[in-house]
Amino acid sequence: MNQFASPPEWASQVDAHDAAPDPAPSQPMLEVSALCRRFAGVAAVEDVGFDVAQGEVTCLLGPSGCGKSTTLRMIAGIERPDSGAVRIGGRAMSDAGGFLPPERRPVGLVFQDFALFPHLDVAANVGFGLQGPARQNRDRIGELLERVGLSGHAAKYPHELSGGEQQRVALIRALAPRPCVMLMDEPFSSLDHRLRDGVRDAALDLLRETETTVLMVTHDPEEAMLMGHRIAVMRKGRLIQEGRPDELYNRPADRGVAAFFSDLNIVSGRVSGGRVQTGLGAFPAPGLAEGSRAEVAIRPQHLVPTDTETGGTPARVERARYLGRESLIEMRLEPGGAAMKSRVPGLILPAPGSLIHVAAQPGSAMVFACDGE
Ligand SMILES: Nc1ncnc2c1ncn2[C@@H]1O[C@H](COP(=O)(O)OP(=O)(O)OP(=O)(O)O)[C@@H](O)[C@H]1O
Repeated sequence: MNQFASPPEWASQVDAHDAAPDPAPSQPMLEVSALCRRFAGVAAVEDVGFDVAQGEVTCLLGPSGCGKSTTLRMIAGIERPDSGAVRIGGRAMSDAGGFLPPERRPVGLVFQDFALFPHLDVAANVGFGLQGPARQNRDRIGELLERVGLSGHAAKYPHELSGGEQQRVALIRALAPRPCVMLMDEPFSSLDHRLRDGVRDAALDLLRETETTVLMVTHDPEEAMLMGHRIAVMRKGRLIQEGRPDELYNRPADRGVAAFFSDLNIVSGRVSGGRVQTGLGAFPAPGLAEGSRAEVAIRPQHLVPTDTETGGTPARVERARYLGRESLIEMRLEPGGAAMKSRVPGLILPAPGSLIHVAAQPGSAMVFACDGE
C-alpha cells in the first residue's frame, strides 16, 4: 500500500510544532533503513541502516567524504534518498511510497555555522519555530535562555555574540519546539578548541537533561566517544560498525575502525593451533582458519615495557619523548625491525639506542584476518 498516495493520516499529524509522537517503549525513536543516495552515478551513501533509542545520543563518525552529512540530510528531509526508509517515533518520514519535506518532520537541526538569522535578535531566533500562543512562546524562550545562561542577551543580535554564545542559541532554537530528534552536523567544529570542551559539556548536559534523542555527525573520534551513547562508523558510504563507544574501541570490526581511534602497532603472522604467531608473541585467533594470515593490532598505550625476567620482546629504542601526562617511546623490534610505539604514563625515557623489552597487555590485542584470506 502506498501510504503517501492518499493524504496519509500521520502526514497531517506529525509536525515539529506538534506534540512529539511517542514510540512504543521498545521502539527506537529514529529508525533508518537501507538508505541509498547516488550523485552522478557515484554512491555517496549505500545501504545505511541504524536505530537511535529515545533519549540516546548516536554519533555518526567517519572520515571526510564518507557520507555522514548526506545521511543526516536524508533523515532531515533536505536530501531525497534514492531508496531506503526513515521513521521517527514509529511514523514514516520517507520510504518507497513518499517523502515528507523537512518542515513537516519533527526534527531540530544544528549546523556547523549555526545558521542564526542575522536580522532577528536572540529571543526571536530562539522562538522562530514556535507556533503556540505568544505568552507560552515567551515563557519557553525565557526558560531556555535561562537554562543556557543567556537571559541577559535576549535583545542582542547574533553578530553581538561570541562563537560559544551563538552555538548555545542555535542549540536552544532547535530544541525550542521539542523535536523528537535533534540532528546536529559538526555542531562544535567551528569553535576554538579552548572553548569547545566547555560548550560541548554544556550542550551534552542540556540534551541529557531534556532526554533528547540526538544524531550527531562528527569526524572527531574523541568527540564521538565523549558525546555518544552509541557510535556508528561510516566509510566510503557504508556503515561499518555501530555500537557503544567501548565496543568500538575494544572490539572494532576491522583494522580501519581500530585505526580511527588511535595509532596502531601492527604485527602479522600465520594462524597455528588457534593462535597467530607474531614478532610480539602468540595471540588467540578465534574463528580464523588454520594456516591463514592474520594481523594483530595493539594500541600504543597497551604495548608496555616489561622486566627482562617477565619476558617480552626485545626492542631497540629510537626515540623517547616526554609529553606531560605520558611518555612516547618509539622503537624497533629485534629481530625483524618492525617499528612500534609505546605510550606509558609518567616520565619513562629510555635512552635512544638502548634495548628494552615490551609486551602487549593481556586481552588488549585486536586480531583481524588479513585481506583476501
Ligand atoms: N550535492 C552533491 N552533489 C554531488 N556530490 C555530492 C553532493 N553532496 C555530497 N556529495 C558527495 O558525496 C560524498 C559524501 O559527502 P558527505 O558530505 O555526505 O560526506 P561527509 O562524510 O559528511 O564529509 P565531510 O566530513 O567532509 O563533511 C562526497 O564524495 C561528496 O563529494
